[in-house]
Amino acid sequence: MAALAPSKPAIAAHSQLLPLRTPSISLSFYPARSRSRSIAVTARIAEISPVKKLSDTPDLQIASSGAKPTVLVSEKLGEAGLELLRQFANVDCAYNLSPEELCAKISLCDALIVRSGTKVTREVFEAAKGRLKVVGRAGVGIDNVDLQAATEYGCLVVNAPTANTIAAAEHGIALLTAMARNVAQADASMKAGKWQRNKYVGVSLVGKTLAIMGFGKVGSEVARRAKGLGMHVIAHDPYAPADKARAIGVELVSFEEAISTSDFISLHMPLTPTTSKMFNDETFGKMKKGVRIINVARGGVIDEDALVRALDAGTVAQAALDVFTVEPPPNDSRLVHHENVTVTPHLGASTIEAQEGVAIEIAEAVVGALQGELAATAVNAPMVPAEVLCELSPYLVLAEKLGRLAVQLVAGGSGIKGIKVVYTSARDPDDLDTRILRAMIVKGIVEPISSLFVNLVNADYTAKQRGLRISEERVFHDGSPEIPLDSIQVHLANVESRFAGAISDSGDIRVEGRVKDGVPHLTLVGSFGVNVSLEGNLILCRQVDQPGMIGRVGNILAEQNVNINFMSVGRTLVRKQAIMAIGVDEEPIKETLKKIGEVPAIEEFVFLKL
Ligand SMILES: NC(=O)c1ccc[n+]([C@@H]2O[C@H](COP(=O)([O-])OP(=O)(O)OC[C@H]3O[C@@H](n4cnc5c(N)ncnc54)[C@H](O)[C@@H]3O)[C@@H](O)[C@H]2O)c1
Ligand SMILES: O=C(O)[C@H](O)COP(=O)(O)O
Repeated sequence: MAALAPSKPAIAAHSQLLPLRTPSISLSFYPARSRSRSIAVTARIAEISPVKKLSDTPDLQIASSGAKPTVLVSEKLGEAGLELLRQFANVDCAYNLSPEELCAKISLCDALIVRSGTKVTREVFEAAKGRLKVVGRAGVGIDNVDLQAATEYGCLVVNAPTANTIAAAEHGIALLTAMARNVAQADASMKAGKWQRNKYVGVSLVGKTLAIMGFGKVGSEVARRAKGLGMHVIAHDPYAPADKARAIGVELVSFEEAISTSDFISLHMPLTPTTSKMFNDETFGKMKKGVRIINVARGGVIDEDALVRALDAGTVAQAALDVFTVEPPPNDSRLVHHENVTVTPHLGASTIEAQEGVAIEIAEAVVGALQGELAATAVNAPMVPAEVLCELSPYLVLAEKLGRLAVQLVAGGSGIKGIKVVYTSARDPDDLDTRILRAMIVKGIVEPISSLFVNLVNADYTAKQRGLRISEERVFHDGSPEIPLDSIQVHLANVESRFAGAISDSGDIRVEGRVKDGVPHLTLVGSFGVNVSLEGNLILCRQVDQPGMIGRVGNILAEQNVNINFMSVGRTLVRKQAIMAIGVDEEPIKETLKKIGEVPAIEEFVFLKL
């Protein structure tokens, strides 16, 4: 079995993952309105940022009010994972819940951990009433979770994709060898008092061709092991890199070639609309007569009635199945009772080692997600590498605040449709991942005007639902590519503004910002350059450019004890028009704002909450 040497035991691979939790790069999934608006859904740098930490910014605090979150574990999970969860959360282990019981409990839970036996349907997300933030799948296959519904409800789904790979591969090999030598049937026969040496003559594996369908983590590990048994291994996988297969001596072939030339076919693809029932009457008909099939992937990839027909006809000599379309299958299942079929009750991942690894892997991911970290195993959010999140963190705050500012400048009844975002950067477009920036702009725009909670999971979906068309434009900036962005501009097209000074030459509401010393700044409103840090609240005044204006407005604010934290004046032409941007810590009362509006040189003003 020399071919096995390079593979890592699942638990060892897992333990290498543990230190990755620090530094924590974060993305909170707490609905802003379930606690306070300041529990924002955004990225955060906990420890390593050379710039201001987002978690230091009160408006972006992620940690909850101190109450422990509740995690519902609906299927048996390894003790090590439960221990880890208990350090952070109240853990409710409730197994064998009916769909109704699950729906009744879920609105009291912040996270749900399942294996393959719990169906996490749209009804579950609906019943959660916005509280459920994370679904953790303690394993690989997420076909039992309604991902579309999870995304619509802004609920992150994470899985544990690596810790049971070896267990599943070993089970595939166990089924292959047991089937070839009739181990299960012979065992049952002996226990029934028989001694049937002639009946259970098997077939040899050495020199036989094995087709691996789906050359991913499990498939490739099965391939290694089968080569160690002296089999000739080929594989079909439309998405697998040929060099990965070549490296372990496996040739990637077409679907037709794989199924028509093999003595054994082992299935290792996910269940998707494309792979559903891909083994059916037609495909069985193309197989070599007497082929043997192993399935440790998902029952649904086989049309089980067609398999029974193929077994009866002898087209398929034997099948070894760990997974079924309906689990558990009906008691009278012809497939299960077929004498040429070997079955196990979905045991692929069920080794002590794999279950411990999976439990820790999923507990880590769920705790991390509840703490606001972006899980590396998120399945319904874009994968943003930790280092990218780290360097973009202050720009994420900037993006959200620009969105928030822009939407507050819209006059009531305008209806926002077109949003243009212009990124000015010295980076090659491929080196700047703007998905998360775009999500933050959507969050900034949508949250102040709706009851929705927006995060990286549902930002694009939310924008689409609200009919927002977002276009992104890149402008090359002749600066250092070390700095990811020079500026971000948010344009809202075809809208009226409650502050005419915010309208650019092209007729859009336009705001622009930059990050200076790690702090987001507003640098342009309409056509007026300003320079004000985006913290607290902002008053924008458009006035005739003349001496004494700063003092007059400052005095009015001082009368109400409103503290100015920043002030900047931008002009188009000297002694013509200017915009005064004033950052204030407190929200001025109506009378104070009215007095500002009554200063004769002030043509318009607006108060904006950041
Ligand atoms: N029986 C068990 O207990 C058990 C344990 C672990 C995994 N699994 C199942 O095994 C399967 C594989 O898991 P994995 O961890 O290797 O996943 P993986 O994502 O690493 O590999 C799946 C592979 O299938 C390929 N694929 C997708 N569509 C295909 C198609 N139409 N034809 C051929 N290949 C296709 C993908 O390109 C990928 O390489 C999944 O269905 C998973 O749920 C079962
Ligand atoms: O997809 C998986 O990880 C396996 O099918 C294991 O499922 P289980 O966790 O229900 O054993």
